[in-house]
Amino acid sequence: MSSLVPDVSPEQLQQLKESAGRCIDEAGDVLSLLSSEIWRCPELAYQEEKAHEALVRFFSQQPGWTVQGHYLLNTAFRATWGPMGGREGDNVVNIGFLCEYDALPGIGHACGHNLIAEVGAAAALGVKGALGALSHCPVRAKVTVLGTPAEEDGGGKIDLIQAGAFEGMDVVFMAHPSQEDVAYCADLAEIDLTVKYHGKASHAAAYPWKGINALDAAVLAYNNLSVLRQQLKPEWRIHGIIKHGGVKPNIIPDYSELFFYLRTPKHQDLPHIKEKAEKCFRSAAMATGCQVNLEYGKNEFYNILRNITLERAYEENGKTLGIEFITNEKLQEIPLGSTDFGNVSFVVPGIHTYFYIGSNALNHTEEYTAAAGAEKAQFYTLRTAKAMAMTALDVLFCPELLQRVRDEYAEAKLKEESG
Ligand SMILES: NCCCC[C@H](NC(=O)CCCN)C(=O)O
Repeated sequence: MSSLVPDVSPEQLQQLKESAGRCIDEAGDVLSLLSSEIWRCPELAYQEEKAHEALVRFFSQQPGWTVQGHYLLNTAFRATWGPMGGREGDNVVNIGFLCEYDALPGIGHACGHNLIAEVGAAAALGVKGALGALSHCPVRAKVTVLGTPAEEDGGGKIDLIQAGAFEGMDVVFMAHPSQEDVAYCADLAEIDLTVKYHGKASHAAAYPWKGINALDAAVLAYNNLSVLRQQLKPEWRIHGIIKHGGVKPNIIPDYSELFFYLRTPKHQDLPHIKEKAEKCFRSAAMATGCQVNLEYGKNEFYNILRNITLERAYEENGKTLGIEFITNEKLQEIPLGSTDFGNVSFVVPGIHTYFYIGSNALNHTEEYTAAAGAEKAQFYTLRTAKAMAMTALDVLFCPELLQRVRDEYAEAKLKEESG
């Protein structure tokens, strides 16, 4: 164990961790109600008004929190407690917990973001409850809960980074529902791409030769990308849909639209996959005589800048709660998708862990939606929150640990950004 702040023994820190766990258990019912309220009303990215209202109400009803609704974004919020404790002139250590709460079209909370909101809120209550019960908190601590909308589409965390929401935070935590407990997975950098082809309508039977077929362009592009895949590195991803392909069989389509995600292990590789994909889209336009417009999403999602120091501390705490982590580095290198937490990890040291919720269903399926709303998920969600709260207390009471987290972050960021 790293050396602790003066006048705090390892036993006292352990007692604080147990106190945080009790506070989380005591709030179990209201946390479950919060989660199910969000789960019952799935809302899409940037439209999470009911979830925003539920979370703002939740923290407004908890003593000691300063709550800001519509914080920098219409459906973002911030709830802060502190700074409290310490001695005059002590540096504040600001711990951030992130809540996601956007759902997916047609299948609701199939990624369990209602549980992400719950686990973040629970961990924050645990840390605040443990520190608030002290007659004098020996560290100058602050807890910040940040409601970060639109992870599935657009990247609300990126908007919040640009608006300064993460300034002053020392370490951030969040946890994402999955099929197993793991402290890190190699989430991919990602960019959205919308492609629009414009052709010329004509009667498809009477005089098709007078038309310029935008659906042909879409199909050619889709096939170009399908053969390109063989030449992509195994972790790279290009996948998408044809959103519009025509209106009637007897009208040569004069418009088609495709929506694609391009993904690479590192943010620095995105330009390369974009270049390859663009050739596939533009050549289809050339072959059919269509005009083509390529529109990239407003935010590029970054890969996660991992912090092994923080991951290990989290794993140590989780194991005391019975969490069995997948620690095989190989398993942790399996790409799982993308998250705007990646962008956060390049401005604040943090961890985006994954946790089992009592089901082997796969994310983005109707089965996972059911699992995320099931009572069975509560035990695992609160257990994860306790592990996060315990790790936050380690960071607060072990200056040496916090320094190692900061040193690793600075070194990893320098290495990543220097290519
Ligand atoms: N710009 C679109 C981003 C899609 C993000 C989406 N995220 C998830 O499914 C959560 C994965 C957490 N690692 C994705 O398709 O990856």
